Amino acid sequence: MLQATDLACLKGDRLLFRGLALTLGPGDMLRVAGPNGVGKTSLLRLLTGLTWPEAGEVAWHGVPVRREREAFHRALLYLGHAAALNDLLSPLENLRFACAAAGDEDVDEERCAQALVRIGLARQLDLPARVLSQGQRRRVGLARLFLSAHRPLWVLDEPFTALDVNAVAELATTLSDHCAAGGTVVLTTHQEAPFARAPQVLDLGAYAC
Ligand SMILES: Nc1ncnc2c1ncn2[C@@H]1O[C@H](COP(=O)(O)OP(=O)(O)OP(=O)(O)O)[C@@H](O)[C@H]1O
Repeated sequence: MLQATDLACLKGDRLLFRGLALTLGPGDMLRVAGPNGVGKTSLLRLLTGLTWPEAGEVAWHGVPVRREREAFHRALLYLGHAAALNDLLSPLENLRFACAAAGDEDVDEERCAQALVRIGLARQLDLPARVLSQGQRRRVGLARLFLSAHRPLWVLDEPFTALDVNAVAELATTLSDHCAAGGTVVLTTHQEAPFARAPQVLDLGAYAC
């Protein structure tokens, strides 16, 4: 269970939001909504323990993330809004590197290749990432979803950006399936997606300072 209590977020000298609380359990999907610049990415980074709040606390199964950060990160998949690829490496090399960096050493080349094929990159496996389209770059990162069923909490910043209609539908299904299997998803998006069940919505504007 992911719990946030009385969160406040400071960026530079500006308090973006305060008094934010949420509780998410197995099967829950939360969409963080709000206009550009309201603080959605900043909130996701607080929820993942990549940054710390000005006030309040984030806890995973009742344990403050500050206290058990490594255990929390083993339970977490975070995909930021930028694809964060090394342009000199292939999608396969990028994915293997990302899995190894996240501690998924048991994910071998074959599983990475299968994930990339499943996400529609069969013909791009060995191309340098610099020649990929924006949608293909996004897919390389999203391939990690197929290798992360063991991580209950998925936090995804604008995962639908640059995807075509079919890919949006497939991604919505993948996220819905993760929740149906007892996982938890937090995401931001400015577009509608065909989820099996409508996600809960957190309007960050309501907490803006
Ligand atoms: N290091 C920083 N110093 C000052 N301001 C910052 C800093 N980092 C972010 N900001 C500001 O914080 C605000 C929130 O940024 P954030 O990226 O969280 O917004 P967002 O809701 O995700 O926006 P978008 O919908 O455009 O992705 C923005 O106004 C941004 O300019």
